[in-house]
Amino acid sequence: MSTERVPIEICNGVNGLEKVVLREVRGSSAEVYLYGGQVTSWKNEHGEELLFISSKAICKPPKAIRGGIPICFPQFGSHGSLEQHGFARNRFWTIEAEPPPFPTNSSSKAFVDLILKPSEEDMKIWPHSFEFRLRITLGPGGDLMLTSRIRNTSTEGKPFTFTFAYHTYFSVSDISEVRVEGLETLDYLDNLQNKERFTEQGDAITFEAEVDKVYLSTPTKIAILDHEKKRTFVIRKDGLPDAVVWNPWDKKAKAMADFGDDEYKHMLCVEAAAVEKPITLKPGEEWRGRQELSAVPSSYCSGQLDPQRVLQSS
Ligand SMILES: O=P(O)(O)OC[C@H]1O[C@@H](O)[C@H](O)[C@@H](O)[C@@H]1O
Repeated sequence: MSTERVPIEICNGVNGLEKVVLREVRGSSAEVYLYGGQVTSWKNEHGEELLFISSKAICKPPKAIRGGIPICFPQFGSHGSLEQHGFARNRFWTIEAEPPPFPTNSSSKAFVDLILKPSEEDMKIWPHSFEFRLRITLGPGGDLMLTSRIRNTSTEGKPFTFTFAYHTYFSVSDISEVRVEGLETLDYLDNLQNKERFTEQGDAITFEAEVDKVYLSTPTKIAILDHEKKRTFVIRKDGLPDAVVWNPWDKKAKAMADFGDDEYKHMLCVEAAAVEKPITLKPGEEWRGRQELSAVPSSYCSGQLDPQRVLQSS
């Protein structure tokens, strides 16, 4: 099979910020801003947007773009002394034409390699030498894969420690019709209750209020079922033991300047992450963390298992 890649398409996005557009022959596409190394769009072959991006997003440094897939590094949330979610999401990344090779089982030709290295200013707030390589690939079936490789390039023998998340904002039809599977019965840290540890009760995770939880040591596959859209997102992850689930709900939505008052109804963040056990890299060591997203039509739709409805429609 030919591995000849599709030439990278670069154009100007909002406020003249450069973005890379990836396209697959069957019609799916993705957009990646160099600002933040952030995926801001992922469309299926029918041209339907699968990620949420706020209509009020401020695409202007130093504000991180509200939506898509911000990269949280070297700190997730407020788990440390850096700014919330670290600085990778509001730095300018560059395209790397020839990154060091790494094994991949994808036959995709639509991908881009980005790299982030600390500036002198970054070294003042986080005094560690690193190279962060991010490959974003659009698979032949429209799947979106993100692979991060973070290397400690210290020449002074200094290790460093970080936490991480792919802060993915999924677009959903109506949050109250959404169910998450794969996190039932797990332990989680509740960000709304001083990061205290609890155990999830009940069958499936549904939404009727603000949620901000870090589920610990989750399975590698998590599903988001959108009954109204009859769509299921499947998240597969590797190297990222935790999963953050976040929806700000109405009160917090109103308090955010870059988020519409009602937009919480149409988004859900499920974030492949490494939070509870920070990752330590010695000089010369490299860490990999991978997230693969697919969107498939769901056979199960709301009411299907409701005998009353089945009777009415037969
Ligand atoms: O507003 P920010 O910095 O993008 O963060 C959004 C949310 O991101 C989530 O991942 C956190 O768990 C929440 O606590 C946080 O509010």
